[in-house]
Amino acid sequence: MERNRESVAVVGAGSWGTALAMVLADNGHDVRLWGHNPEQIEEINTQHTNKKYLSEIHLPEEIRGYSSLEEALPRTEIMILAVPTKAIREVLGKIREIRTEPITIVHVSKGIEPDSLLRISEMIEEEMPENLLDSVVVLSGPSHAEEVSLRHPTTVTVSSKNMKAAEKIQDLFINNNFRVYTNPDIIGVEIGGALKNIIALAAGITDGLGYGDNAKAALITRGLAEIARLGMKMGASPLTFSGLAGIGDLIVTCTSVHSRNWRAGNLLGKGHNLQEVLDNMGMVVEGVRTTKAAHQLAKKYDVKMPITNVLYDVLFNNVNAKDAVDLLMGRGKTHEMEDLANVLEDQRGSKNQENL
Ligand SMILES: NC(=O)C1=CN([C@@H]2O[C@H](COP(=O)(O)OP(=O)(O)OC[C@H]3O[C@@H](n4cnc5c(N)ncnc54)[C@H](OP(=O)(O)O)[C@@H]3O)[C@@H](O)[C@H]2O)C=CC1
Ligand SMILES: O=C(CO)COP(=O)(O)O
Repeated sequence: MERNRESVAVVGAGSWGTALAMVLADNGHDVRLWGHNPEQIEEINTQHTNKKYLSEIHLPEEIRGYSSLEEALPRTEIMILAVPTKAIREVLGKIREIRTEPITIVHVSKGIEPDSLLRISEMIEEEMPENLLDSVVVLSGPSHAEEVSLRHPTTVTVSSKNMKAAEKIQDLFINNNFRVYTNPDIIGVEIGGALKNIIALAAGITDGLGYGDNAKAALITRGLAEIARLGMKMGASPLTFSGLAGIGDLIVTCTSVHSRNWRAGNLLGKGHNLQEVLDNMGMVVEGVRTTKAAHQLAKKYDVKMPITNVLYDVLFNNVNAKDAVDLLMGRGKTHEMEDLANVLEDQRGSKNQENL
């Protein structure tokens, strides 16, 4: 495929930033990978490895590492923002001080900010003045860095309020190993990507407790139902949840040993406490903070989110994991397609009115 060579700054040299830098380098772009740890950047530039995050991988030598944002950011119109949700405001604060020209920010993080309850694109719009922000694009979907860095087939989706910008990012990344779709529903793409981590933590817990595939299938299916219920109240299209950023990412995160959220849940299910688990993970487990945010969102939008709510109690209120499963299973009976049942009930109601 013919493509323009772009200069791209990848901000965040963890697993995902590094894997995406590899895709961009494979596509012939000028890639500057920024990280805040000078020793790690030295390793990237001299050994062409990032052993802490992608232990087996030799990086393309064209990727240049930078520990100074002042050096990484000039003469680039596109920045990939690949730090954990918790670090986004701090990193954007630094970029705001340095940058003088507008830039397109492609965020690849999967979270929602507790308390403000903002999606990441909204946090970016809040942090970056209009004169420094060209467009915000989100890239999301079922995509573990470990497999992307091995160039195994992967599909993702990009979305933006400005679909021309999303299409530009599709062209920037797409290749025969990394297939990029577009989706105009930025709310759904961000909500699906963030909330699947909650369900993956829960799936890890049931696996850790020794329950089987029935429990996991139940979590994936009923998890999708509550993600979609909240997402639609927030303005997302229901169709997005049957796509890559919805069911696609939910499947990969609930079933893959690469998932940090699943692994953290698995340890919790085996009886370890949360702090111990997070201290030993060495990588970000976004689902913990997102559970807090989703618990708040469920209240704000008055949406039933039973899995999120019991997980919240396991994480933050010392409820035992097995008791949490018993609580979920012992709830009052309900209709599987509750929203559909309500619509049909309303329709029947208005028919009866007509017949009066
Ligand atoms: N890994 C994956 O497969 C995928 C991850 N994502 C998402 O991408 C985002 C990033 O995750 P991922 O790369 O996996 O996380 P990692 O834990 O692998 O790496 C996080 C990186 O961010 C750096 N970082 C943390 N805090 C700061 C800060 N305050 N300032 C600057 N840099 C900081 C870390 O530095 P240090 O080493 O010093 O801690 C590290 O380089 C998450 O939202 C995740 O959900 C999305 C799709 C796939
Ligand atoms: O988002 C991911 C895969 O699509 C990565 O999930 P984890 O953060 O659980 O590893």
